Amino acid sequence: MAKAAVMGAGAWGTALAIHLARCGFEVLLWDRDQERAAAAQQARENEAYLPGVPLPDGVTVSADLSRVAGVPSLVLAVPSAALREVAGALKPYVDGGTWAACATKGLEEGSGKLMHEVLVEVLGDRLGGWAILSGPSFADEVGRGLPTAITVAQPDAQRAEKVAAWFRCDPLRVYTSDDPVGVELGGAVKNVIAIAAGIADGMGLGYNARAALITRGLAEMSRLGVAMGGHAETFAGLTGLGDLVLTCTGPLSRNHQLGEVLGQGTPVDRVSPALWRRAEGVRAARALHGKAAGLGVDMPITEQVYRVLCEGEDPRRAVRSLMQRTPKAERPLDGE
Ligand SMILES: NC(=O)c1ccc[n+]([C@@H]2O[C@H](COP(=O)([O-])OP(=O)(O)OC[C@H]3O[C@@H](n4cnc5c(N)ncnc54)[C@H](O)[C@@H]3O)[C@@H](O)[C@H]2O)c1
Ligand SMILES: O=P(O)(O)OC[C@H](O)CO
Repeated sequence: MAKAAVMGAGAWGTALAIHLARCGFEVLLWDRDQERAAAAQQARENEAYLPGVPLPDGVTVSADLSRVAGVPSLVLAVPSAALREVAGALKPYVDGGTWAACATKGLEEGSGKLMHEVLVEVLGDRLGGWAILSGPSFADEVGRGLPTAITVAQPDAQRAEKVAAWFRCDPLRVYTSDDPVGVELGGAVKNVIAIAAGIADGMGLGYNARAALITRGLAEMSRLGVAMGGHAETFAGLTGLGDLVLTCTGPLSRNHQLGEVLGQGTPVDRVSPALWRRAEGVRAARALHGKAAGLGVDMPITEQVYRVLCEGEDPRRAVRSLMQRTPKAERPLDGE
């Protein structure tokens, strides 16, 4: 039986482990926490992160990193803040026979690097190959076996196909892309726009405002993505528009949930630490703030989310600032 290891036993890692077991893999699900790993292994359920979804027989949960040695298919599903550390810890256990799929959505704070750039920097010379996995996919729905379409991205089509094939069984439909920059950037920016949409919903601003945020969010995502070398058309796909629609409208989104409590008037320092930690958009807003400024790209929604999260801006003033910007012609994919 083919073997796979999933690094990170949060909601997404657990759902992907369950899915890979469905596809016929014998899966090691690595949790950094020994006690939690033992509890999930015993209960056959990850009660902490994906409650109510049973772990199939093909999944073993363990905190023993050395068990990754010799496993050819690796999936990284830790938060963006942990990717460099976890990739570094994997060094002794991977070799040219190991291929890695990175399912983390975000940018590295400080460096502003994309996740595949971090992965390649830390493990690139050891791995046989890598790819990015992204798209509109709530862990709970994938875990429960609901139909989902995702994208696996790698500049080389054959390599993308090799990794995509791991995940190709019901209920996932897996597309490939040769644009990892565009695919990843979409997954990072949508988290920030989902916070904005949550804020608008929390303030009761209505469906018109939400549609405007999705559309103008797509415009700023595309502007930055193209400036970083991504392909404009990628942002109209699953990992751009698709994931924006999901997270800006779906109450399961942690980023949307965070925005909603802020929009309802909860001050930033009163937000539940778990929600703050689990919303990748917080780290992405900080990273994108610097990145957009460095590249001279205008990202007004991202900028206002950054101000609300990091500078204590009142969401009502943030909305006013966006509405009072100088009127201009609408050029959705490359203009203002
Ligand atoms: N949850 C989803 O629906 C979903 C879907 C697609 C992509 N993603 C992305 O997957 C990534 C993980 O999200 P999640 O939802 O699984 O998060 P989560 O909050 O549910 O779980 C995070 C997991 O990472 C572990 N972790 C945290 N810091 C760590 C460290 N330093 N070393 C090792 N492990 C560490 C935690 O113990 C936990 O098991 C994020 O980038 C997220 O955007 C999530
Ligand atoms: O819960 P969120 O906001 O992290 O979103 C989860 C996934 O990224 C949706 O595709």
